[in-house]
Amino acid sequence: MDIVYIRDLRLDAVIGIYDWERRIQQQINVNIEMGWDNRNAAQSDDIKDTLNYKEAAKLVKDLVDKSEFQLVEALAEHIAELLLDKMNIPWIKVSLGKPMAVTDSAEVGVIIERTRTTG
Ligand SMILES: Nc1nc2c(c(=O)[nH]1)N=C([C@H](O)[C@@H](O)CO)CN2
Repeated sequence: MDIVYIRDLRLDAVIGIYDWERRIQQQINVNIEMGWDNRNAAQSDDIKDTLNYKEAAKLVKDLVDKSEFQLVEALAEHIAELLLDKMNIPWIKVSLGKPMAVTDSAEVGVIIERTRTTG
């Protein structure tokens, strides 16, 4: 299985468990790896055979813009579900980090891996 990836997608989101976090937007960093067979696209040199990372990034940004989850776990899960469904991919790894959340750390967050169960 090949991988199409999006690295360091920096977005602003309402996310967190504390009152002050509910009142602001804070930066999140999203990294995504998506399973795809790239051989057809390599052969045809045609965007229609790709897993289009620009489309995937737009889906993620639109979801994050509308979201107001408390936990990074919840947002990561929804990103994974959305892309598995809309991009017709068999496997995804989503890492979601909050760079401002814990003093003296570069970033905290979660990494999840999911596979499509239906279709
Ligand atoms: N496993 C998690 N731990 C924590 C989360 C989270 O979403 N998942 N969130 C917080 C707070 O919102 C924190 O980011 C604010 O500094 C704490 N722990």
